[in-house]
Amino acid sequence: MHEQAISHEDVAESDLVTRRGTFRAVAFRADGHEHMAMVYGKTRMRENVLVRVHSECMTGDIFGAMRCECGEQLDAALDAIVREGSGILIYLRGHEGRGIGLVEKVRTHVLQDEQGMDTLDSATALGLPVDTRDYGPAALVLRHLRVRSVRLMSNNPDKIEALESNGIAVAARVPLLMPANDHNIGYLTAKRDRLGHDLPQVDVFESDLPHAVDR
Ligand SMILES: Nc1nc2c(ncn2[C@@H]2O[C@H](COP(=O)(O)OP(=O)(O)OP(=O)(O)O)[C@@H](O)[C@H]2O)c(=O)[nH]1
Repeated sequence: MHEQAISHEDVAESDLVTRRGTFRAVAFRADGHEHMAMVYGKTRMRENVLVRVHSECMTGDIFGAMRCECGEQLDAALDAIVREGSGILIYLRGHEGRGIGLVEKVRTHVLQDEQGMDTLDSATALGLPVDTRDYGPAALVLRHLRVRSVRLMSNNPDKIEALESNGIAVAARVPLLMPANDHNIGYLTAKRDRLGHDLPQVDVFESDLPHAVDR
């Protein structure tokens, strides 16, 4: 039986005006972390709600690091939700570095930069697990928000399985593909070839894309 509700003491919500528009910011505690669901438009009791379950990545999300595509995915997901007129972005803490934390993630960067290791081998070389993320808090807040089914923006088939095993109906997967560049190509290739992410565009470089045309 899946936990049905977040207790009153562990949740608070307010309107939050952002550069993209006004969201309902639902902050909640689960699994020892404080997370956020950013809700846009009407999603309650709806089917096929456009949802992004985003794993915390301080380097990419806040500082715009180019070695991963996390920050670009965060922006693209929020843009897609606003374009659609409704949807939810769930920002999960405790997921930093696929669960190993910020300090260890930065240690893996050293091995990647100096020894050419990928994100998996650099974690394993440090005696760390490759992925310990738990998606239970995302399922919990989706139930709290009374969402009936989701269209999940992700390229990671394991994420769909994890949500479904936590009792969330995933009606469809929506690809969230970012163009490759010299900095993130190793990261994206490892996701495609070793983690089984659906990333057909890894060979498409940003520099190959046509430039935006004036309207
Ligand atoms: N261990 C490790 N984790 C990293 C590194 N760079 C980014 N991450 C973390 O990777 C996580 C994102 O996971 P990904 O495997 O990129 O993507 P995903 O969330 O599983 O799949 P999508 O839904 O398609 O984005 C974030 O928590 C980042 O902090 C790195 O160099 N090493």
